[in-house]
Amino acid sequence: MLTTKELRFSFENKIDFHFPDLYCEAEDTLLITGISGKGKTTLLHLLGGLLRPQSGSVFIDDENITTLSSKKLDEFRGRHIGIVLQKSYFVEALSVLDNVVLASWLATGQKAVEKAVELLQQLDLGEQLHKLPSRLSIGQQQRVSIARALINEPKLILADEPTSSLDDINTEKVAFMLSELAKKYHAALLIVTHDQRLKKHFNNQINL
Ligand SMILES: Nc1ncnc2c1ncn2[C@@H]1O[C@H](COP(=O)(O)OP(=O)(O)OP(=O)(O)O)[C@@H](O)[C@H]1O
Repeated sequence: MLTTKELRFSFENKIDFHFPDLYCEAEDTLLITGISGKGKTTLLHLLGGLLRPQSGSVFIDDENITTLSSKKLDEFRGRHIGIVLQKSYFVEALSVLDNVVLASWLATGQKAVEKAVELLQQLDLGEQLHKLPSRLSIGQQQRVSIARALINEPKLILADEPTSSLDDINTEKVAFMLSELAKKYHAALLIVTHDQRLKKHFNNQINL
């Protein structure tokens, strides 16, 4: 499903990252750990096509996303990659529900309202649908970004520190929900984190 080979990246030729080759099957989870500054977020951005590598490949099924034009890459990302970033960027004037629906409309031209409601309910946000995101707690906002990342049933889910600001109980919940939803949608799930609490949940781990 996800396969990378010989991935290299450098910021203005200052720091040279040479990442280990990765492999993650559909319905599996791969945990990428490493101390601060090791390049976890950089790697996640390369896998999501938000950055382009200096060399190497990122295959999602049979598509090497590093060779796609910017336009094709944007389309591919919108349709097949769900990204939960460290900070949630919402359209502040839109409700929680409309933020999630917007992601479906941008990717497919269809408004997947029923599915958005179902996902948000699954993530314990049924009472929050019509609120503005800014009215939600950080933990609730993180769950809204998970719903938004999953609305298009992506092949690959990328999550950057999804539990960094959560207490132990919510960390357990989010870890469980992410892996259950990845299984439900037959997606590969890749989490980058320095949160030691996640290590006991996932067998496949790579330390940068
Ligand atoms: N846009 C940028 N320009 C130049 N250097 C950058 C840029 N973004 C990140 N870096 C540097 O690249 C290195 C890796 O950053 P990255 O955010 O990928 O690390 P990380 O492992 O995710 O860290 P953390 O756990 O603290 O989030 C750091 O030294 C950082 O300062």
